[in-house]
Amino acid sequence: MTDGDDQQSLSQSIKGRLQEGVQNSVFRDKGLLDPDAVIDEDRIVGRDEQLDDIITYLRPALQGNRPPNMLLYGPSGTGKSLIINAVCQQVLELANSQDDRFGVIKINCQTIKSHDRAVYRLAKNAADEAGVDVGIPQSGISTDQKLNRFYEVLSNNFDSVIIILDEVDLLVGRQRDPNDEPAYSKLLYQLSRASQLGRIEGHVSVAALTNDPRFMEDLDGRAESSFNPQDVVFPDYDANQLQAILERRRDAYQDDVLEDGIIPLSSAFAAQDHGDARKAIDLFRKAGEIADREGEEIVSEEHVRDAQQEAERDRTLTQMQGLSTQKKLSLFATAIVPVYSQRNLNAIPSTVAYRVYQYLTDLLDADEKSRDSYLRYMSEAETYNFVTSEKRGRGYGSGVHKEYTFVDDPGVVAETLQTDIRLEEVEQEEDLIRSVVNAQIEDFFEGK
Ligand SMILES: Nc1ncnc2c1ncn2[C@@H]1O[C@H](COP(=O)(O)OP(=O)(O)OP(=O)(O)O)[C@@H](O)[C@H]1O
Repeated sequence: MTDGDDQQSLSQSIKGRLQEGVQNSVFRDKGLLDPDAVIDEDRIVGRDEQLDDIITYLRPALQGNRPPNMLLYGPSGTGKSLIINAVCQQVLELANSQDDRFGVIKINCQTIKSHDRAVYRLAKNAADEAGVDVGIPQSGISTDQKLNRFYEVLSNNFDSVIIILDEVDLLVGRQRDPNDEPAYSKLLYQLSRASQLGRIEGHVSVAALTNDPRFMEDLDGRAESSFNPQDVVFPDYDANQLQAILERRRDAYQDDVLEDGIIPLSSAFAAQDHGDARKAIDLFRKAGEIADREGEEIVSEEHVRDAQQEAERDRTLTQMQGLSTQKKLSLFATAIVPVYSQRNLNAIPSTVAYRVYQYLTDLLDADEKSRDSYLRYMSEAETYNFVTSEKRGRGYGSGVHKEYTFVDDPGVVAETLQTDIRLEEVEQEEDLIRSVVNAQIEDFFEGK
């Protein structure tokens, strides 16, 4: 065989293996479960009230009038973007059919650092939407010049425009002084005033999206009165609504690959976490990805549980990145108590956890901090929502102690921390640590 033949057979084999994966996938149309998927109207479940309100508010755009400004608020994953986008899309199609120049200009404020950047992004998106050149540089000119160009693009190209500011409360800008007006306040004032003062020829209205129910309270007085929005509230979904949302995307999967419990279980997990549809969809997709990865033909409840654990692990990891080694060690010592305990132990006495912590510092040759420091670290862990605590008066020693309960699975927390470099060697001593933990628990409960 020549080198060329070798090469060819390798390519064939790679191709074959790639295709095998595709052919055997449990998914039929995974794109439907993409977090940013644009879905058909018939896949939207409920939200009739919000749809009705937004349709009523946007109708004037098709009748030559200015729609009101809107404030859409509710926790994440409750359909704010979905519903405003769906209605805007329909307005766009109807406006096109009657030769009205309607535009939707959208920015997500999460990644925008300053008021100036937000204005540039608006001008750029408006120019892209109109199919014209933005005509200004990103830096080197004043924000006012950018704002003027933005107004010019709108005036020249649109009869009516909706400006969607997603995650508006995150556009705080560079506040040098805490009393400085946040960037979103300034922007909302400018946009609403420009429209009222006729600085833009067509009709402009702003839809601001936020998770913060107190957003309006943080607005500067003049911004509040000129923005003056119609509120549309998006409450949490309950488990039944989440189930219905997933049911309408069941065809993301092949026929007969989903065990019965998959949709209810994914919904139940997401409902525990304030009823976030994004979370339900993520779990529903991740379960299938795990099944694919394991080469299984059926998605089982176990895959959903694994997906939930993976999601917890990701969240825990992100949150833990900022902790110092001592804090990680305190949290680890606390988490392994229920993991290694022979008793069914949900609430972890601080006395036991601190002794385990002391043992670990010795084992790892790390600094041993005082009991007070340990308690302080754990209070911080509480503010990060890793644990909750309660004061108790039982047990040996000084009487009153605290009991910690982990918000997520302590096994996941311990595992995540253990992979942290400094804790690796703990693995080699697992049996020893397990016996120390149980000895401390027995001491505690037998009041020695
Ligand atoms: N009522 C619903 N019917 C069908 N799918 C929904 C519904 N509500 C939300 N979703 C889906 O859930 C995901 C999150 O929704 P969306 O982005 O609209 O939430 P949001 O409220 O804007 O969240 P955030 O505040 O985090 O931006 C999207 O994939 C969306 O398609």
